Amino acid sequence: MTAPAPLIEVEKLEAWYGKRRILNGVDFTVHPGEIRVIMGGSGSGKSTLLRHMLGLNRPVSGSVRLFGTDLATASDREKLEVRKRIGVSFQGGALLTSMTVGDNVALPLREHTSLDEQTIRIMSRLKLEVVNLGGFQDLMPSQLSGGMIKRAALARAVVMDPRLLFFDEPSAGLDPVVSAELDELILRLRDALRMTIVVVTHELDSAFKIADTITVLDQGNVLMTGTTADVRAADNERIQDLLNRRPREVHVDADEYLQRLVGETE
Ligand SMILES: Nc1ncnc2c1ncn2[C@@H]1O[C@H](COP(=O)(O)OP(=O)(O)OP(=O)(O)O)[C@@H](O)[C@H]1O
Repeated sequence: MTAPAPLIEVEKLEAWYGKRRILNGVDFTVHPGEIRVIMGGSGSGKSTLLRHMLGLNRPVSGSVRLFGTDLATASDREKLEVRKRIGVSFQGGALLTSMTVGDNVALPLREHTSLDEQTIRIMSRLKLEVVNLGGFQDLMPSQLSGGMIKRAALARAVVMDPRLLFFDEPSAGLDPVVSAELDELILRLRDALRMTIVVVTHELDSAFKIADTITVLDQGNVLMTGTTADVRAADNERIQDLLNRRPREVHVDADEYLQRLVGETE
């Protein structure tokens, strides 16, 4: 039997912000059905890699293919087809505050399908139930707790039944109990909806709980990709530093820092 085609293929990806190289030729492949965690310290390049996979940033060199489609050379129509097959849950939840929870979840269906209103309502309520928010459709986002906002955003991200779900820092800003509940939910989504899930996180406990495989990023380099057991046993000082929460020595170049500061305020 031949192995199923990968859903994500990133090859030799380089990313630069100005004169700084942020990703140094990253290779990254995700197969159907797995939960892949991208783990790494602050500034290691996790969000930059994610932005390239979502087509929000264009590679300076190297390539990103989702479902076999190279995002840099795809037509608008091909890109739209890819977008319909992915769901994204961003760090802040990003619900629209002027809409009810139900309307937020229904948004992708209203934008991308011509389904009738009743079907849209049923589908969005079903997804709210999947994330344990059944019956909350008429509330406004301001009436939800931090954990509930994350779950509602997750319901919106999966309302189109994407094959591939990206989840950016699920635990950010949540207390440990709510964060653990969200981890359970991610596992349930994979099993119930048969999704492939890519999670970006720097939370070690969460990473090891949900991951099938982990890619460890450090200073724009992939240090390794492997199972949780492989990563735990890794004979690599940087990985062990990360796992044991040992800080790296940071050398700040004062000139470069000042230049960036001035650049950012211009
Ligand atoms: N828009 C930008 N312009 C310039 N530099 C940037 C920009 N975005 C990120 N960087 C820099 O690129 C490097 C990698 O950032 P990135 O956000 O990808 O890391 P990260 O691993 O997601 O970090 P964190 O966990 O803190 O979010 C950092 O040094 C950051 O300061």
